[in-house]
Amino acid sequence: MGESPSNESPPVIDGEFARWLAGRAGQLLMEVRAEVGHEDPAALKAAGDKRAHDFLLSELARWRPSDAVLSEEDDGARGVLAGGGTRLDAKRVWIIDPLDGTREFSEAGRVDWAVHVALWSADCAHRHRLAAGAVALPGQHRVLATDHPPAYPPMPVGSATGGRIRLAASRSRPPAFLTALAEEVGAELVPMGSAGAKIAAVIGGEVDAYVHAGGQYEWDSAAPVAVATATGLHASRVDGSALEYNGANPRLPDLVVCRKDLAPRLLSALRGHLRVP
Ligand SMILES: Nc1ncnc2c1ncn2[C@@H]1O[C@H](COP(=O)(O)O)[C@@H](OP(=O)(O)O)[C@H]1O
Ligand SMILES: [Mg+2]
Repeated sequence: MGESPSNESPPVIDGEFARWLAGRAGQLLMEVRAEVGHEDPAALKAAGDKRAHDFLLSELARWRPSDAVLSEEDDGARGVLAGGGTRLDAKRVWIIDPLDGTREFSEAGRVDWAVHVALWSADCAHRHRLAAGAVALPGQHRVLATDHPPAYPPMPVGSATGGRIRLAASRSRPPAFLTALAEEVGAELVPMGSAGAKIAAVIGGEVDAYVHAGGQYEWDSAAPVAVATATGLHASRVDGSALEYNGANPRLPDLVVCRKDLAPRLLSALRGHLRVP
């Protein structure tokens, strides 16, 4: 089961197709978790990565054969196009992370892991050129996508948060400056796995911002950034510059995603922590 292509025809429109792909890959990951169990986390991570990657690659090859693919699980995945050239010459590139938050996926009971599917298009007017994106959160039974962007998050009720900013951060590799930054802006840190799950938490209003620095790749943020910006949220590099995708080097080491009203305050505080080159 699982790895053979499905018989169902997916939606034709890219945003709906992205939602379909991410949702189906997420279902497969739930099946893998049930089948393999949590006794051997390394085996579970490897099985999940492979099942979701194989599914996404085979469906993209089947339904979008002319498009290029950039995937976490295979940096060369359809990077060289059938007609010659590389993904850097392509007009359309799917940027996918079959399993973001791999570590959390392997831990029983955790729901902070995701499937990311984004479409970079040379014709997209937005600076990030992400024409479509979907983030499946199978453990939370939801898929967020640009075809029907979620509503902008509500302002937090001061009494519920004590007036403090809630700042989502990596559980294992938070930026070195984050504790100092949090103190400066009066924030509490909310450790969470997966870039997709953290950006989904900003979109849902469970946290106010996500700040990361020190290392990451385009596939870690492309799909959730596509959804966040479609929702109207702020997303940029930590120095305030634009996030750009489908670069020759897929490293994209830092970002901040937050409500628009918070961006000036966070970016101003971040400036004090960025090393001058
Ligand atoms: N310093 C770093 N260098 C490279 N990748 C990093 C990183 N910090 C976080 N990431 C990647 O960003 C994603 C979210 O990380 P985190 O859960 O720690 O916030 C993870 O993706 P994967 O789970 O797909 O590997 C992780 O590998
Ligand atoms: Mg990832």
